[in-house]
Amino acid sequence: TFLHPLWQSPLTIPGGTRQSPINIQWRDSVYDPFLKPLKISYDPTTCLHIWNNGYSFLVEFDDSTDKSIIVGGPLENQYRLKQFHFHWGAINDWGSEHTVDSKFYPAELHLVHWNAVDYPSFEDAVMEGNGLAVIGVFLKLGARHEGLQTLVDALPAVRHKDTVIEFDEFDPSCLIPSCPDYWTYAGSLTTPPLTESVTWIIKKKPIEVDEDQLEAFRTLLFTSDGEEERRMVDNFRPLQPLMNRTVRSSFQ
Ligand SMILES: NS(=O)(=O)c1ccc(C(=O)NCc2cccc(O)c2)cc1
Ligand SMILES: [Zn+2]
Repeated sequence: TFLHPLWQSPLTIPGGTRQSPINIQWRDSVYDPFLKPLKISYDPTTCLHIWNNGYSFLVEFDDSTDKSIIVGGPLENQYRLKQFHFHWGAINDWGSEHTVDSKFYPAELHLVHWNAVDYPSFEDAVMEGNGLAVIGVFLKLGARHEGLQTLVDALPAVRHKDTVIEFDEFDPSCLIPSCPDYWTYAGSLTTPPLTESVTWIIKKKPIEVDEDQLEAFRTLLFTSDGEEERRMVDNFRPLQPLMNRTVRSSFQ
């Protein structure tokens, strides 16, 4: 198996049948009229902190209550928001994890939720086929995104791996396009342990961010303070085989 320089661990799960990310071939996705609209209700006061974990920067939420949840869509019950993070490239030609008709976006946002109805903790849910639900939102180059700017302004404080700052009153629904259309498929985490526990919900419409905002992502480092600096870029996993899966769409 291929040892990815970033993860120093096998990038293939032996016997994996539902790995992520994948290319979404628009014409092969199947409209499912029984898919419900996704309902998103986040409480900005559950926002805790931003930290650089050496793979990405993530904004973590207090997931000890049902204050910030999603429900509906392809989901059997409600899922609690735990964190969101991004994946991006060294240049604007690539950076997203999923592709649409083999097109990369310069970045991709993941909002990570877990099934607190069926499982007692995130750590338990992450081992179960219906344990997690991740909303994927593509970022494309365009107008400056005012909601994202609050995050961008905090990035210099988490430049190095394992740095964290308090971050409060942020409502990540400002990062989700108002268009209700999405694709959904059964997949996995895209970083180790790559567990096959994710119901992916990929929004059809991207959000627009400007060049300076993408460049701000690229000023982050994979490395800790004092180590030789390595810029945090290209933190996306290679595309995985679709195998025996169908991507469903909520729209015709
Ligand atoms: N890129 S992704 O959205 O697929 C993704 C989401 C969450 C995680 C994650 O939470 N990793 C940490 C982790 C994984 C399993 C068990 C744990 O206790 C923690 C990794 C990747
Ligand atoms: Zn991710």
